[in-house]
Amino acid sequence: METATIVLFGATGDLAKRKIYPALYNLFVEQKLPQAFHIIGLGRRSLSDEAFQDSVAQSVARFSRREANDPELLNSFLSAFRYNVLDVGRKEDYAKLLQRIEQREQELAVQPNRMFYLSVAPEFFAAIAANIKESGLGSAAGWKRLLIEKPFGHNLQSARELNRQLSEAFSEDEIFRIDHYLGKPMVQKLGVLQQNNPVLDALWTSRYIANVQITANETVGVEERAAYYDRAGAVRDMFQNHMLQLLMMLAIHLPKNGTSEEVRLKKKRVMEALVPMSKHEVSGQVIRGQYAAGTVLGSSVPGYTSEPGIDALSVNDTFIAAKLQIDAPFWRGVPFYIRTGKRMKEKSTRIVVEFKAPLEQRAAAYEDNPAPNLLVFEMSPDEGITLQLNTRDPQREGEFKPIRLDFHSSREDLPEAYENLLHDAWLGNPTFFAHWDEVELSWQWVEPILQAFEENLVPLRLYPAGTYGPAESDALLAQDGYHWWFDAKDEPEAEEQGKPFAIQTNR
Ligand SMILES: NC(=O)C1=CN([C@@H]2O[C@H](COP(=O)(O)OP(=O)(O)OC[C@H]3O[C@@H](n4cnc5c(N)ncnc54)[C@H](OP(=O)(O)O)[C@@H]3O)[C@@H](O)[C@H]2O)C=CC1
Ligand SMILES: O=C1O[C@H](COP(=O)(O)O)[C@@H](O)[C@H](O)[C@H]1O
Repeated sequence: METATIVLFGATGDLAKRKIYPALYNLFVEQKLPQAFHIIGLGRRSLSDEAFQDSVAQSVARFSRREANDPELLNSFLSAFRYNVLDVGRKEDYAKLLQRIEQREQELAVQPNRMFYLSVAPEFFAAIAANIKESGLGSAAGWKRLLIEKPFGHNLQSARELNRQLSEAFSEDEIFRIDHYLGKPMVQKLGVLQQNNPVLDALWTSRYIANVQITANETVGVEERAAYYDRAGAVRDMFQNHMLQLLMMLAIHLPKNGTSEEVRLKKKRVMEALVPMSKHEVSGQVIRGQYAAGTVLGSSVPGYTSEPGIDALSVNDTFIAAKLQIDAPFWRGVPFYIRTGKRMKEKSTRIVVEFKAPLEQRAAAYEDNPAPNLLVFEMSPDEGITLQLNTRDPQREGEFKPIRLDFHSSREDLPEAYENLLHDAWLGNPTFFAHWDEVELSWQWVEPILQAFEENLVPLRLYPAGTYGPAESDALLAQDGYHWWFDAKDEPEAEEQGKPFAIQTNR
């Protein structure tokens, strides 16, 4: 593995503390970082290297999935950290940074490879990229890469402008756009599962699949991010990026051992085939919701417009559900239903693939119809795969009984998304980063929704916190004869009532 300097803008920020340092620590423990790994953290506030190392140690102690119980190992990890004051708009700070980096590269006798990680507010992205170029930070003899956090633009126009600005300093293959959903272990396994299981590969078509449901429900509300979230809404915060990425990852068909270029090309094709809507069609296919006061996990919580920092008259969306169609041979006629919301009943990120019922005729010999076969990919909070099949119910003559084949992994054994992403970026593997084509096509597809919301062409449906969102989201599927599926573990009352499936309708 090649050595490189990580130059971390926003080293004192929330993301660095909660995600980046714990991820680096776990990679270090697993010896997935180069021997002479080193990092220079940047921010406006003045900090000594020692104080910076202390704060990194605290963040590891607080947020790492692995306990830092070996002091020698921890100290060896911390010794890689240095801190420099830098204000993104002050050019002389970049010149000083260049000196510091070159000095470290000489001390450690390492190659001048540099990975610039922008973990700062998005309004700084373009200026930093330009200053990296102008100061010569990015023109060393080694490689340079830019890791960039979301949000990538606020709409299609601003995303294009940002990309144009970044492209003046970095080429597309040097830009690694982070979408942390692409780092989730189960998301990374979707392609592997399909390619290495002929049984899945053969079924991955509209001939057998009735519909696909992609859900990312959260129990948290707006938290301390009112200023950002009230401008973004669920559509920008989750839908345009994470949810469409999940759709692409599920819908691609890949040859075995497909390269990252093939993965990205196939994802692009999925986005190109996504049937567009006009802003006037949005209300027929998209549900826009906002949480009202309610009870989440046993605690009363305020409605969105009573949250600190949120305008009492805000019509921002905290929930969105949509029906999408892919106009391509494998998927023509298969609806993809997507929903994501805050202050929902439970935290769960899952994809349910519902199969058609080709056995109907044979089942007619029995008194009831078998439940559809379901393939469920769980991404969060636990990771797992469930296949629901039907068998005869030995207790009830002539009836079917669904059984489940389950595989679940313990969360502690799984890498965090940021571990996977940082490791891939280090190896220069772009497979699980968003290519500009995907980002641009996603914004393009979402643009009519943004317009329809802005012009209030779609009614805002209030839903009580602690539920599955507005009833209209159920109606979206009901009109096609389907319903959302959920896991009975989230609905203990369903199990008490002796309902036989692990996966059932939620209403
Ligand atoms: N936090 C999260 O969970 C997530 C965050 N993100 C994205 O990650 C990025 C960082 O977010 P987050 O860590 O929450 O933000 P924070 O506000 O917590 O941190 C911002 C960082 O930027 C630094 N900073 C602010 N102004 C300047 C400046 N003028 N010059 C140099 N440094 C500056 C701050 O350091 P100092 O004050 O010392 O200057 C601080 O280190 C954002 O783009 C966000 O959208 C994405 C997904 C999740
Ligand atoms: O990017 C974001 O994701 C989180 C949800 O991520 P998860 O990994 O916990 O599912 C969301 O809370 C946040 O609003 C959004 O910006």
